[in-house]
Amino acid sequence: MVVLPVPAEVSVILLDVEGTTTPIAFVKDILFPYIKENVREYLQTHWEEEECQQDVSLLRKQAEEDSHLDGAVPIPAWSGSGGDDPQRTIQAVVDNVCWQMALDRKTTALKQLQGHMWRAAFAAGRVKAEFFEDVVPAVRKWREAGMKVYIYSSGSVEAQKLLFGHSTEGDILELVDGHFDTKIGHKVESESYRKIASSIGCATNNILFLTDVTLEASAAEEADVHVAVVVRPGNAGLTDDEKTYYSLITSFSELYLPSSA
Ligand SMILES: CSCCC(=O)C(=O)COP(=O)(O)O
Ligand SMILES: [Mg+2]
Repeated sequence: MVVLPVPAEVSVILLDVEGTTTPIAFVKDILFPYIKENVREYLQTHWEEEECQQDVSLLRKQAEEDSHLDGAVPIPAWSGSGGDDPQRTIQAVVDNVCWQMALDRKTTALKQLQGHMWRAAFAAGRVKAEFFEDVVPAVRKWREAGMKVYIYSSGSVEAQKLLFGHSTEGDILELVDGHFDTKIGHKVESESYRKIASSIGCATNNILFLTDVTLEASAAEEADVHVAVVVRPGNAGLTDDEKTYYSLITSFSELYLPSSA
């Protein structure tokens, strides 16, 4: 078996979700279709609620920033007054969400709405999150060895908590010391990793980041974070240069903690 020693200075393991802890297929075939199939009904049902209006405002702001992009869908303002028909705005939000999802965009606005929509599906037991079988045993072992374990995903913190709270392994939220999402910055920007270290209260070189995306690994490395690229069934392929350059693991069990020997 391949063994990747964890540097002695590492005390925090930072985990990506999609493609690292969780199959991409679960996200693409279960979570995302749920949004596309239910977004219109969700908006119709929750339109008058404060949370839904905040989500729409954030999407509208994002749409303004995206106006220069090919195919971007603007979201007209809605006065909220009785005479104003919300259906035109709802249609625009549906089109905007579908456009963003077709491009697999990771905007905070899209991810916030998705997190709110998944809440009902997880709470009703209609969806349970999938984790690769090596994930839970490895995380338990790391924590027993004194490591802290944090999550950093483009999925909102609320969505992350839904996944870890309602998984096929049961409620595994207690295995996580904390969560980060794009509110701290995008995963392809090195500054995000400096902010995460500062928020945890450690140096960047105390962190080992596990991700399937080399652009994220590169950004983390630029901030002096240790990285390993996770190769899982269904993940995007890596170039020969990437395979040579990065430390690769196919299972969390391949990480070796000298302190737990
Ligand atoms: C954790 S919420 C569901 C997944 C999701 O929406 C997403 O964008 C995952 O991105 P990641 O950064 O975990 O690869
Ligand atoms: Mg990922």
